Amino acid sequence: MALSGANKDGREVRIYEYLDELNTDLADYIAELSEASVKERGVFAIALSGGSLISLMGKLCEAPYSKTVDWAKWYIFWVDERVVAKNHADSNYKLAKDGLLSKVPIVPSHVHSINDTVSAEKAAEDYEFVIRQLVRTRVISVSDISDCPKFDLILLGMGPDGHVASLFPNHSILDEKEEWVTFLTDSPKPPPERITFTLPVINSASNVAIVVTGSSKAEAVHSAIDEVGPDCPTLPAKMVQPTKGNLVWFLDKAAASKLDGAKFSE
Ligand SMILES: O=C(O)[C@H](O)[C@@H](O)[C@H](O)[C@H](O)COP(=O)(O)O
Repeated sequence: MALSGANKDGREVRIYEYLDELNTDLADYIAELSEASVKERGVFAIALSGGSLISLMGKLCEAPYSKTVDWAKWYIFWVDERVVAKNHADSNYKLAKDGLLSKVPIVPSHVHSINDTVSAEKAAEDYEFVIRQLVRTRVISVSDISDCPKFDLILLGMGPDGHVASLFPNHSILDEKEEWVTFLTDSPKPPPERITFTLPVINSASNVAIVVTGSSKAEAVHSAIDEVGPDCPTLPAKMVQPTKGNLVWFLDKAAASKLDGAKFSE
């Protein structure tokens, strides 16, 4: 049985006793957003992260989703990517290709991976250029508040330190307001060279989901969801606050174990 609740900021928090329930509900959530977006805009622009997220999305490769989702309308992006070759074990593209994209009928030209032959700085620049082109052709919509791209769905994991995408605690790129895609060469989590969407882009999305499992994340989940006020640590996950879009946290019981339980009702 899933527990679900919306806190005062309108964020929705879903907690699952069993991983299988989380996986099924995540697949339902993605499939529903895909259907709504294809109906409204004719396409679905989705940005993926690395980590355990891809295996948690695994149900999408199975029936009924494998048959009912309009895969031909999907355009795939990466919220963050390690600057390594596409066939490298550290590549988020490879992770998604092996675990998801090769198992469903996605159109290869709709898969927008980074340029893996250049520096992190140039890869970020090239990726932003690609996104700008696709905003121009309306494959990705545009925010009516900022000039930022408005992805239909951005999927994030979270590290035990509260990082999301390649936005790490106390890193200067948390303050980036101009660029859509930026780079770092000093990631505290290896590999050091990465590119990442900036917070303004993440917060311009129509929908953002943060999918977190395991007790090692419980403290950061508590801090990101429950703690407010000037003395609270400024975790990147807490800075994910879509301006007009929806935010849903998908948590297993262990990740949710330090939450203020009173906020949830069955
Ligand atoms: O680039 C990375 O280092 C990972 O993609 C990372 O950002 C990941 O998304 C989180 O650390 C959560 O990962 P897990 O869900 O595997 O713990």
